[in-house]
Amino acid sequence: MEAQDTGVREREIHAEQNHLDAVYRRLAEKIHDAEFLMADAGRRAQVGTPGALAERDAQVFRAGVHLNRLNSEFEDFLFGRIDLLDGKDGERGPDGAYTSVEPAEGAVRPDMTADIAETLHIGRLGVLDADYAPLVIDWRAPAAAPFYRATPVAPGRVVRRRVIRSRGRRVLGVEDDLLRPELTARLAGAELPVVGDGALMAALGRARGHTMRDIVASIQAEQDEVIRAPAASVTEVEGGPGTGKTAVALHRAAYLLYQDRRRYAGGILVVSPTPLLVSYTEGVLPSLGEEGQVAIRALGSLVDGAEAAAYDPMDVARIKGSSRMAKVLRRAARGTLEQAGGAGAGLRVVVFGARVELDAEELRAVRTAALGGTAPVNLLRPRARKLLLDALWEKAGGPVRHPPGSDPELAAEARQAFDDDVSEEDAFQEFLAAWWPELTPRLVLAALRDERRLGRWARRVLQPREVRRLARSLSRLDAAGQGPLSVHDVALLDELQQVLGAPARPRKREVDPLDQLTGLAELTTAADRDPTRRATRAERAGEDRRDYAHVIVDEAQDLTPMQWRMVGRRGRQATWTVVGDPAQSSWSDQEDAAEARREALGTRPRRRFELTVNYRNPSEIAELASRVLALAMPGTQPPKAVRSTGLVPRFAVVGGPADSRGRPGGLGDAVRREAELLLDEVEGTVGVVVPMAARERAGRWLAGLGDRVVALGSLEAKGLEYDATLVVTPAEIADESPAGLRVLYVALTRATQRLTILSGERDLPDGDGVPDLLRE
Ligand SMILES: Nc1ncnc2c1ncn2[C@@H]1O[C@H](COP(=O)(O)OP(=O)(O)OP(=O)(O)O)[C@@H](O)[C@H]1O
Repeated sequence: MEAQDTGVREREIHAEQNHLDAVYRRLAEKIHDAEFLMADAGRRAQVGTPGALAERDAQVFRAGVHLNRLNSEFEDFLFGRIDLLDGKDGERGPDGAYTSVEPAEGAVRPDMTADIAETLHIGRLGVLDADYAPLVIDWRAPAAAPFYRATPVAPGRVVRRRVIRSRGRRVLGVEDDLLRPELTARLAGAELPVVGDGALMAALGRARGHTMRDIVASIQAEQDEVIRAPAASVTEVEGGPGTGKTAVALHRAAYLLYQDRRRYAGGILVVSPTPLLVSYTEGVLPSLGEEGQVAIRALGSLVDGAEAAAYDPMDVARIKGSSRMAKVLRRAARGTLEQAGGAGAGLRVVVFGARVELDAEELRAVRTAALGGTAPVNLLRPRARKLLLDALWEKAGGPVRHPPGSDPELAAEARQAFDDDVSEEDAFQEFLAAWWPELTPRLVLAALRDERRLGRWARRVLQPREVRRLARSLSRLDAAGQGPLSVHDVALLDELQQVLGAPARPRKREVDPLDQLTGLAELTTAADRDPTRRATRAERAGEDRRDYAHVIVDEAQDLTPMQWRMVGRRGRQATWTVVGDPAQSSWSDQEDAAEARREALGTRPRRRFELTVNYRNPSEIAELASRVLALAMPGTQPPKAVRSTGLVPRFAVVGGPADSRGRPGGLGDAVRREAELLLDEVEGTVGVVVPMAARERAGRWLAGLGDRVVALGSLEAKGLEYDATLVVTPAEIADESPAGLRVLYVALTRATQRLTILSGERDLPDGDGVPDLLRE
């Protein structure tokens, strides 16, 4: 029986290999065509007329896009197949997918036999044969939707769904799901064979590396609905840890680009909480065939020229993230201007040989008048200049010499001559530059270091204790605002940029007019495709850009109100996808954040989705984590884990074996020992999650253990996953902030295979080493 099974499997692999060979033959032809187009374009360039040049550029563009797509080395280029009954074209769903296609009448005979009428292969890109018949259907095409959506309960026309596993050009295996097991289906006269099961399980059990993999071959129905949801408004997705929210968000970016490339040439911004999650996820998109238009940015890198990865202590973060800061910053911007030099000595100019002066008091009045209204202060400079000239004109007796009723033309001429004369004077220009300097966000941020001044600007908004903490935190910056920024400082800079209205800066890179015509950003060089340079590409895609066509927010539950304001500014005209899990929120002032989120997303209609299955954690780990969930968010339902490994989490306690001098081991020794054990047990990565306060030390404890092991502060673990996780001193993680239990829940849900909990004294471990917080 087994030998027979093997025979069927071999035959089926062989059949898929034949198909894949045909696909590669066709791809080779297309690469050849594209290369020919490129060469031909080169020849056209020599003709040199404007028409020929424009045509050449367009041709190079098209050929370049083609070559770029085709040349990319895709592991498992082809990954799926569906065998369908004859059917009528049903209605398309709102997302363009044929979900409701049913078999045609008579497709299933009364004796429950049926013939396969159509076979579709699904891959990362669509490939047509020379007669325009599809050899491979792009996974994002409507026709591919049944591959993801069909279930035994609602199979539609799908009889068999096959996942094809290949490497390079070789098919390695096939796994089938039979969706209509009640039928005896025939394909070309022979009974439809079914091989194995569990493509999803195989994918989930694989060792994790340092970058995320795509899930195109095994997207599940509830995920597919999110990926293909129409982008007309705001798509909100909630789901517990490991339900694929990040994966789904990234695949959605690829889907939207496919579906409406022109519209999203305006750019898709993916906002990620940490740089670690950015580097974990940014490899996923190119392997889906998308390049260029998607910028994945961490919250600390959303503002050009600011790059922050450091975290403030929680109490400082709460101040900086609070929406109350918007008011403080508005006052600070104006206040900083008022502090600006120049006014003390007054303004003295010589006009037409006579001295005209404005004293400090008069200047203050001019400044107050100029600052009336809400316009950004940097943009008020021309107005301030005009008001200064008015005041000087008055002081010089201009209105007396040209009273109302006198010759208006003569008066205007005199005034113009006066203004020109004053404006040309060095003394006036120097005064204006010092008295109404162009403020930069960093300069104003630095002004907040002065506790007394900050106290004034924050009156009745922040408490004195908060003022002290904030001023002290910013004392890391110098007077020009240079110095190390924290992640939360970046949102303050962005707010200030808005309040100040930074005048338009020259663009760093001139846009080629053809870029705008064709969206040439797609065309990448070999250097761009080099994975080691992806970060640069992602940065470049977001460079100088403040308004995107679509904004995807990952881990949305963690954005502070100030961060929502910052992100909101980047998608004023955009459609949105917002994914998150309230149970994993490390932000404690949820009401404030919810309000800011509502404001950022505006009144656009919302579509809500929920993801319910945990694909990351085995049930043994998920069950343990759910005990903390019950404490953190009583009543919240954890997602269902789809697999179990039989490996129960391990509980260890600090104070293990004595060292060579007989001293009991400390925390560092215990961490190292447990990390080593996990490294032996798994093939892939080990994440060691420690309280933020131990973050620096943890790196030293693990020194020399190799790059499979990573030390993480509890707040940095967000969104990441490892084959094995060591969670160090859970009680301390839980006590670090008001949201500490939720942060601990995040830490406990990172492992795909093994989990060790290391308890210290504060954890009150029982005889089995189980800490207080994790006991049933
Ligand atoms: N349909 C699927 N097929 C195979 N693997 C999947 C599928 N869906 C999710 N996964 C895998 O499950 C893991 C968790 O996915 P992901 O990180 O997107 O979850 P998440 O909801 O963002 O989790 P968290 O809230 O903890 O950040 C990833 O390894 C992902 O590749």
